[in-house]
Amino acid sequence: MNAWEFKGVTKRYGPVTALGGVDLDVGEGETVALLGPNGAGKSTLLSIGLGLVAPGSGTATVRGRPPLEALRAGGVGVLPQDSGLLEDVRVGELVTAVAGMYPRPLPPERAMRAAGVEELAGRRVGALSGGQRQRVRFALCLAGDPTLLVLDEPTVGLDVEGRRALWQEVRARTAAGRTAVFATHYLTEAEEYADRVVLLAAGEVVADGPVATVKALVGGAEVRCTLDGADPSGLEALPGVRQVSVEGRAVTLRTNDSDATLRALFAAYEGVRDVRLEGTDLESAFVTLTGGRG
Ligand SMILES: Nc1ncnc2c1ncn2[C@@H]1O[C@H](COP(=O)(O)OP(=O)(O)OP(=O)(O)O)[C@@H](O)[C@H]1O
Repeated sequence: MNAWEFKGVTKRYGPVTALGGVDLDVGEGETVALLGPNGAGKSTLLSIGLGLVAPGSGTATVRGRPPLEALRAGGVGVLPQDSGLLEDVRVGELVTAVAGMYPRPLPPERAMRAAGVEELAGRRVGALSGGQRQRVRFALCLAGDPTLLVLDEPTVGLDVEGRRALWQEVRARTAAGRTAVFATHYLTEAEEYADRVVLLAAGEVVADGPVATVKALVGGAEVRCTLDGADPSGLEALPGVRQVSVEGRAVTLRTNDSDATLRALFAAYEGVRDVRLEGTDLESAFVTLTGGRG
């Protein structure tokens, strides 16, 4: 049974199609990064998957159950974007109270230690900094000892140590067979921590697979060089070349066969200089596959 499942999920807000029919299966133990430009539909998809927003059509389930049921049972831990917190309580009281709402919670000290807020236990929530609040939200997300972690841009506002602690905890949980899905704009986080990336653009899944597969979708490598009076059509005719961009003297060639492209480039253009070869990174894949769509 899948940890999280979306079938034909759509959502419209007036004239805006936030989701145009999303099918997505997240298996137990997977770490999935949800990527996409602003407005692509990431938060909407997560909210529907948590039962917090009703879909226009389609269904979302957590281990085969309605999401809200799983949420109440402590099976899902959520770190939302910009959620409010009770201000007039102490951190330790808040984490203890929330843990007490779940049937099989983590000991509150354990949740606070994992989120790096143990030393803040006696502080009033209202007096915390933005990053400290985010750490408290993470402690609350862990409180029910969830099997599915849903994190919406989890590291926004966190310092280096906060990010390290968060990812360490997420890794420890997924290594123990639990599941994590996170939305992020930091492609390096996707590359480093996810074993699968799902790329959304304009409410549709435009790529889904391991990081290496998504990179491969946009081709092998980029050759960058400087060339006076470059002619795009001549460059396009070079072997392996799939895409050419010329900005003044700066030339970028996207190629499936960098060896053949380089040999032909040197043979055909005497004045070519500053030649650099770069592997496709997730950022290039992102730009190509989303095509600037929001
Ligand atoms: N409550 C709402 N009312 C009206 N429109 C909404 C609402 N929530 C989302 N939308 C619209 O739906 C689309 C998808 O928004 P969503 O917040 O899911 O995108 P996102 O990928 O999470 O964006 P970001 O990266 O900026 O957080 C956007 O066009 C947004 O303006």
